[in-house]
Formats: sequence, structure tokens, C-alpha cells
Amino acid sequence: MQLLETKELTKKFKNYVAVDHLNLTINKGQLVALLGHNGAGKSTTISMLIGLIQPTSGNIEFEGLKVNESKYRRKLGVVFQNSVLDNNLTVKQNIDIRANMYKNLDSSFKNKILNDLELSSILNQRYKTLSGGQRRRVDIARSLLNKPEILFLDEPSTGLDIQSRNKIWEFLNNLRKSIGLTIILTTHYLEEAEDADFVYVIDKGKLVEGDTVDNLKNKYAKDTLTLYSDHLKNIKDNLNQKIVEETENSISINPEDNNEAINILSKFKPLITTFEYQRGSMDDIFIALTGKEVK
Ligand SMILES: Nc1ncnc2c1ncn2[C@@H]1O[C@H](COP(=O)(O)OP(=O)(O)OP(=O)(O)O)[C@@H](O)[C@H]1O
Repeated sequence: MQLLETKELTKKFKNYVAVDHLNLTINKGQLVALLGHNGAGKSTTISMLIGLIQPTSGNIEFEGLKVNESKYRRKLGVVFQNSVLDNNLTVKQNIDIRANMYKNLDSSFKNKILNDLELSSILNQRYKTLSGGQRRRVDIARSLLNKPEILFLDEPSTGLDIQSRNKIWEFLNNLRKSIGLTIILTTHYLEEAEDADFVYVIDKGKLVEGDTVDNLKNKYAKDTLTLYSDHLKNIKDNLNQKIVEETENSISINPEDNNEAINILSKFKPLITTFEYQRGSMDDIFIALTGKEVK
């Protein structure tokens, strides 16, 4: 079911078109990624969707509500790229200030979030003393206090290590299941969009592609497995995959997924000297779609 739609959404800063006639559809309960490089227009799009800045032209529709209506704002949660929390206050104080802004706050939901995000033990610590991962978890908790229908995450894992990132996504995915939360995230990384139901690729404010992660990978950014061997003929004779590149001592193929790569490696283990596995990346998608290297 459709939750949010933009029609020809456009933002100009003087003569510069930051967002250019963007048509996006976000369905209820989906995780949707806006993928693009620095300056692509992702944050500007989010800012318009949350009512922080006015579009120059175009429309945003959310179940019949206008962006500037408080009823719409109450359905949103936002985690900005740069935290808006007070460095000198404790986690608890930061959370309570926000919580006090809401009438009829569901305190059992609040406690569940603090618990699930493992914030209970750092509630009395000042925000400025927290690690990057802890800060992000507090930012996310704060954005969810009102039990929003839709959560905006602007580059949520910039600067985070893999454990922190995984912890946050495990929590968010559970929340998607339990309360049907819709999430819109902006990111530079294809890996971060991995769990997304749908990805919009944006370049210079324009929509250049919209598809599922699997389809994008299949079309533009396949993983590549390169096998190095002194017995290439033997491998080639028994390989069912198409060879995409070949040298004197190596062949490269595009496995469908990790499992296929592992099966190929196991099958030819006695014949392989070594191997490389290169994941398809957002850069591959951009080069394929825009013909440009990443700056
Ligand atoms: N207030 C503003 N005034 C003038 N230009 C702006 C303003 N805000 C954004 N821009 C420009 O609009 C373009 C899009 O910026 P935006 O921040 O939306 O990109 P982004 O995709 O979010 O990039 P990043 O990944 O670096 O955050 C950039 O060229 C930026 O310089």
C-alpha cells in the first residue's frame, strides 16, 4: 500500500537545481534507500519530505496530508546526518526533553526502545562522552519516541564500525516487523542498501534508476570471483559459468550469490592457487548508469 509519493519534486537554490523533478513512491512497511554520491540531492530531498525546507515546485503526498500539517509531522521520526542532541546533557536528559514534547507518550514503547538499543547502562552518561555507535543509537531512540509511522535516516552509519552498524540494523529490522515501520534512508553505500526493498539511485538531483537491490546488482554491479590456477583448462572444462575475463593464469566469473561462489571454490579447491572476490559496488552502478567515475 502506498504511503508517501512525490510528484515532480524540485528544489532550486538560486539557479542551482539540487533536486530535479523527482518522482518517488514509498510503500507502507518498506525500507527504501536513496543512493547517491555527495551532492546528489539526498539530504535536500529528505529535508523537503520532513517539511524542513519548501520545494520550489512539485508535490509530496502522504495519505492525504500536507507536509506542513502537524498531523503529518507527528507521524515522522528523523535521524539527521549531524546529531541534534545536546552534548552536555546526559542520554536520559536528552531523551526526556524529547519525550516531554509528546502528549500520550507510550512509555512501555519508550522503555522497550531504550532496552533494545542497549542504552539502559549509559543513561546517566553525558552525550559528548559516548562512542560514535552509542551516539547513533541514542539519536535513533530519540527519533522513535513518538512511535512514528515513517523513519528518515540520513546516512545512518557514516563512520560506524561493522558491529555498530549491524546492531542498529538488527534493531531496525525487528521494529519493521513489530510495528510495520517504514524507513527511508540515504546512503553512499550499496552494502547499506542491501536490506532495502527498493532503491532509488540519484545523480545530480535526478532519478537515474529505481529497482530492487538484486535487480540493480544483476544489471550493473555483479560480484566477481577470480580464480588463479596453473590448471585453467581443467577448471574451464568443468565450469558451468560464463567467463567474463581471462588472463594467462586466471579466470573471472560473476557468481549469482555467495553460495554459488563458495560452491565453485569448494569444487575447484585442489586446482586453485588463490582467489579474489570483489563485491559489486555502488560505483559500478554509477559508472554503468552515468558513464562517470566516482569523484
Ligand atoms: N542551502 C543551500 N544553498 C545552496 N546550495 C545548497 C543548499 N543545500 C544544498 N545545496 C546544494 O545542493 C546540492 C545537493 O546537496 P545535498 O546535501 O542534498 O546532497 P546529498 O546527496 O545529501 O550529499 P551528501 O551525501 O554529501 O550529504 C549540493 O550541490 C549542495 O551544495
